[in-house]
Amino acid sequence: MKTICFRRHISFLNSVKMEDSESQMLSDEEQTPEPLLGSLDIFLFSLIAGLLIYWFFFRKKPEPVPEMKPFTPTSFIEKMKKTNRNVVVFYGSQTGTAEEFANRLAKDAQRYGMKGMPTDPEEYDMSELSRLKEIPNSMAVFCMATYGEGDPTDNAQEFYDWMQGTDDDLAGVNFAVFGLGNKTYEHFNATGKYTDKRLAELGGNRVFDLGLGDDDSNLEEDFISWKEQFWPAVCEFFGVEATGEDSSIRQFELVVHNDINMNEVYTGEMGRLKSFQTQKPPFDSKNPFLATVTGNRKLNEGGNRHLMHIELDITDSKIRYDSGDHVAVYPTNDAAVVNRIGERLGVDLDTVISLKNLDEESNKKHPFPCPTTYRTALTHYLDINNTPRTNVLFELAQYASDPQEQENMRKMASASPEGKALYHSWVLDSERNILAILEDLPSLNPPIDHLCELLPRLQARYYSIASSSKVKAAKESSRVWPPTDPNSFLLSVAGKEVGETILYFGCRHKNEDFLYQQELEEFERAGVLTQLNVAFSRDQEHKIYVQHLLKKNKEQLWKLIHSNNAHIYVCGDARNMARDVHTAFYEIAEEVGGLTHTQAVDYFKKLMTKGRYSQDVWS
Ligand SMILES: Cc1cc2nc3c(=O)[nH]c(=O)nc-3n(C[C@H](O)[C@H](O)[C@H](O)COP(=O)(O)O)c2cc1C
Repeated sequence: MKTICFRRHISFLNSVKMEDSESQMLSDEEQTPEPLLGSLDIFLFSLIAGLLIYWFFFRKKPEPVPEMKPFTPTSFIEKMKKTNRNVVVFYGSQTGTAEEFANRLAKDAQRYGMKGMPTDPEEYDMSELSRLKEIPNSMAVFCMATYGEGDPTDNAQEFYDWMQGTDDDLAGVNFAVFGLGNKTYEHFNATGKYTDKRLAELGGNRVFDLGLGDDDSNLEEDFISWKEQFWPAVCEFFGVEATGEDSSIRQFELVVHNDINMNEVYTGEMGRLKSFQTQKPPFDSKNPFLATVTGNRKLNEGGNRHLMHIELDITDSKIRYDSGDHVAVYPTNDAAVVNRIGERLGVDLDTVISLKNLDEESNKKHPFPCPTTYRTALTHYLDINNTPRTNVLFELAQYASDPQEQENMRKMASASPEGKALYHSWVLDSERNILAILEDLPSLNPPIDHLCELLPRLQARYYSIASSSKVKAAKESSRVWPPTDPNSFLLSVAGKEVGETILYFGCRHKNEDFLYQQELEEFERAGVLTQLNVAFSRDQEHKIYVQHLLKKNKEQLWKLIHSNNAHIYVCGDARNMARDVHTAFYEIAEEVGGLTHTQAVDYFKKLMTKGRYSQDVWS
């Protein structure tokens, strides 16, 4: 957790996750000598080192972008009519959870005699929403995650923009919204809330109340509790009844390829076959760049955390990035765990298979790239390490021959208090992954293809990039590159005109997790940092956090902020640090600036609007 305070200038990056109330602050005002930049050209992020490391970026597309076909959104209304669907479930999802929930809701619809269609809003013309009423007994459900400063996900951005700008009449359009968020963020579930409010404002008919899932607590539980009430409300609204509650419906059918050319079999690629053998730009999430790890060192000295400094070689990739952009790391699962799943289920993991969507009209032909082997699927495409969600337990329960085991699995998938408690203790608290569940429920023998259909996709891990290629370019041409995105924190000191730069850095123990101690101290010596203030929260009896140091230097800080136009960057833990630092600034404004509390709140709100108080926080 860091607070950076700076003016007109850039520094280096950082996105190392810490858990204590710690922060850094950077400020610059005066001219300082030529900074030490060599060691600033680094990438810094905490990460799981995988065998394969690939790249892609959220915000900035690599350049140049050749061979891009213009994308024409298609009509989801026509598709629904053609395929006889009446429930469309849109998802705004970055890392797959909202998409998974949308799939589950679409599948659930069959239990109520309806036909669902999980849908990516980016692929369709959302301005057709008002036409939904052309389909009898129809409904649009939205599973919307929130990111950034209350922003929609990338795939929901266009839909969001459309909602903001449209005055379409949605009378007769039935809808419901489930938001996915995290309470530790300031703008809790902002996108879900906005979608729900806006669709109603436009005249849409809310079939059921907005659901607010909290990833800080138990998102799965929030979802099944909402769902448990949502479907009865839908039944009442449309006058339908639930049918075949317990039946499990397969979405994909198994095809075994006994005689296939192995050159046509996916071996872990995300999109194009053989994309790792013949790497071709542009690189993105479907066509990741295979980067060589050129630097890898542990940053913390002790404690049970493992914070790494990693450098990746992207020469020849044509990838451009800026500090604050993200790098995605595609992990691979442990071969030993994959083997144990194969042994436990008694299958040959090298069988070449495809899982084919039974719904031929679906855009999603396979749950992961096919044809492939079970081994590749379990190694590269499926999440076998996290605790399975309740729908996986529910669907697998049919394969438990012991009635008690079967009953417990179904119970855990229900929204009953005992069921929730059992899921909590037996799955979540005990951190049972799918292998542990199979090993601890001896009567459970699911076919591996059904298991592969049910497990969620293995997600790339995103890390903020610490360096900036623009900073490097600016340095080479002796220009000072201004921060293009104030949300990317700990920006780099890039050129000659560096003002006063104050850094507040907090961690638990000086000897354990004072990350980049050497570099930071060197920056202070060289004048890159005018001041380095550190708080080691647990090195003394009474905990000291960065906010205490801020308060200690309140006169200096108020002068910088109020008279010298300083910028404040807060980076790190969202749950405690960001809030405590914010409160410390209010107190400084009150105590030194003589503002009332309300005035102080307004004052910092204005600074935020002007981009002079930015946060990059996470939990
Ligand atoms: C970098 C980051 C930023 C986030 N920002 C917010 C936020 O501003 N408000 C919020 O309610 N939740 C926020 N979340 C929580 C996500 O919305 C939540 O984890 C959600 O389940 C993700 O859904 P997805 O997997 O479909 O992308 C954030 C999560 C991450 C990782």
